[in-house]
Amino acid sequence: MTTNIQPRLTQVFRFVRCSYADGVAELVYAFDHGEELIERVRFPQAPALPASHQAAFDAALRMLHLIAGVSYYKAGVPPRIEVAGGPLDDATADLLDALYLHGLAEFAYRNGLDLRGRIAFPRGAAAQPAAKALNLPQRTLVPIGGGKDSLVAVEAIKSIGGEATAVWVGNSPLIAACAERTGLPMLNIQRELAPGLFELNRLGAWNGHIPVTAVNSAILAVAALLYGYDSIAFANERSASAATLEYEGQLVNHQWSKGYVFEQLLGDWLHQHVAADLTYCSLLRPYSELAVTRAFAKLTPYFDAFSSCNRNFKLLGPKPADRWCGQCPKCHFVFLALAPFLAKPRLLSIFGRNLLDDENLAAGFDALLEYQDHKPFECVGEGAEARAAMFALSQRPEWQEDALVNRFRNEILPQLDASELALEPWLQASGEHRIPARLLPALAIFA
Ligand SMILES: CC(=O)N[C@H]1[C@@H](OP(=O)(O)OP(=O)(O)OC[C@H]2O[C@@H](n3ccc(=O)[nH]c3=O)[C@H](O)[C@@H]2O)O[C@H](CO)[C@@H](O)[C@@H]1O[C@H](C)C(=O)N[C@@H](C)C(=O)N[C@@H](CCC(=O)O)C(=O)O
Ligand SMILES: Nc1ncnc2c1ncn2[C@@H]1O[C@H](COP(=O)(O)OP(=O)(O)OP(=O)(O)O)[C@@H](O)[C@H]1O
Repeated sequence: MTTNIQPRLTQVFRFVRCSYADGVAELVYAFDHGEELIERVRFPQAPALPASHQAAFDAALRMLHLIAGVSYYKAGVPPRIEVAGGPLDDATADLLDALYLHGLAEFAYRNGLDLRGRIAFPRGAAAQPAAKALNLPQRTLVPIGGGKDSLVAVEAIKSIGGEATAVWVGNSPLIAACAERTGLPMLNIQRELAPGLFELNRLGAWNGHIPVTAVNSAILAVAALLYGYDSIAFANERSASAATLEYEGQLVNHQWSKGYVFEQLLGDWLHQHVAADLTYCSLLRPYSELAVTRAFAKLTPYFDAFSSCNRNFKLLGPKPADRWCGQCPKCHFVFLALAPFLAKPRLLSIFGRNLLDDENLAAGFDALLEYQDHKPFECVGEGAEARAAMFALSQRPEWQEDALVNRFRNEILPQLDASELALEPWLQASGEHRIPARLLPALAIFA
C-alpha cells in the first residue's frame, strides 16, 4: 500500500465511517483527502445480535471507532477533527477530548508537542435519553494481559464461583497460554491495525505511546453486547492513577487510560449511552501494585506462564528470547515488587537471574525509586512503593548483600525519611472503586 500524504503536514483528521458485519468491525479513518486507513476487529463466532440490542451496539461501535482513532490521529495531530455522522453530545466529546489529551500526554511530551487547545471533538448534538437496561446475563469478561494483575483478577472471581470468560485482544501466544492456564472459557478477539499506519510511520509520522487500555476497553464493550455479558472487569491497580511526571503544569501519566478518571468517564458513558446494566470497572482499583504482587505471590500455578515484560507484546519486530528480558522497567519493577512476598530462590527461578545483584541495572532501579530520575514511562508502581519494597529487602539478611540493595542501604536510604518507608500502608485497600456488589466478595483474595 502507498499513501500520498505527509502526515505531519495534514490539516484534518477524519473519522470516515464504521460498520459491522459477520463478526468483523471496520473502523475507517483518513487525513485530509488521503487514502483510507482501515482497522479491523474480528469477533470470533459472534452470535446474531438481538434486535433489542441494536441501538446499544451501534453506540458502542461508534465509541470504539472514536477511541481507536487515537492510533491514527497521533500520526499527524492536525488542527481539525471531523466526525462522520455529525457532532457529538457533550458527554461523548468530553470523554474523547480528555482521552486524546491525557492519553497522548506522554506522546506529546516526548515529541516536544503541546496538544492543549488543539484537541476539540465536534460537539453540539442534543444529549440522548438515558440508556435502558438490556437484561444482560450476569457474567463477566475478564481481560487477560499476560501479566500478574489480570491473573489476580481471574482468581478473585473464581474464588467466589463467578461466571467469567478470559478474553484477550491480539495474537500473543504468551497471553493465550495464560488464558488457558486460568481454566476459564476463552475468547480471543483479533485486532488488525491499518497497514497504512506503518507506511505513515515510515514516511515520518509522529509516533509514540497511545492509551491502549482505552482501545481494549472499547473493544470489550462491543464484545459484551455481542456475546452477552453484564460486566467487564479490568485489573487496573490504584497505582496506575499516579502521574509519571509533571511538565509545564501538565501531568503526564503513561498509564492514563488504566487510571480511575478514565474508568469513571467510560463507565458513566456506557451506563448513559449503551446499557444501564453494563458495568465497566477495575477489580484491582482499591489496591496498590504491592498489594497485587502480594496476592499474586500465592498463585504458584502461573509462575511458569506469566510475563509482565511488554517487549513480548510488540506487534512488529523480534520478541525477546526469554519471557523476561531483564532489561526493561517492567522486569525491574515486578522483580522488586514480588521480592518481599516470595522466597528468594522461587523469585530467581521465575526470572532466571538476580536483577538486584547486577550493578549494571543501577540506573534502572534508581528511576523506579525516583532517585535522580523520574518514574519510567512504563506500567510500574509509584516511586514511594518501590522505595518501601527496597527498604523491606534492605532489612532482610538474604537480600541485603545483593549489589543494588546494598547500594540502596549505603547511598540512598540515608537521604530518605524512614517514617515513609513502611510496607504495610501499601497493603491496605482504598475505598475508591466502582466494583459492583456482586463482585465485591472476590476481594477476599487480598486478605
Ligand atoms: C508492545 C509495546 O510496548 N509497544 C509500544 C512500542 O511499540 P513499537 O513501535 O516498539 O512496536 P509495536 O508494538 O510492534 O507497534 C508498532 C507500531 O504500531 C503502532 N501502534 C501499535 C499499537 C497500537 O495500539 N497503536 C499503534 O499506533 C505504533 O505506531 C507502533 O510504533 O512503542 C510504541 C510507541 O511508543 C507504543 O505505542 C507501543 O505501545 C503499544 C500501543 C502497546 O500495546 N503498549 C502496551 C504494552 C502498553 O504500553 N500498555 C500500557 C497501558 C497504558 C494505557 O494507558 O493504556 C501499560 O502497560 O502501562
Ligand atoms: N491484549 C490484551 N487484551 C485484553 N486486555 C489486555 C491486553 N493487554 C492488557 N490487557 C488488560 O489491560 C489491563 C492492564 O494491563 P497490564 O499489563 O497492567 O496487566 P497484566 O498484564 O495483567 O499485568 P502486569 O502489570 O503484570 O503486566 C489488565 O486488565 C489487562 O488484562
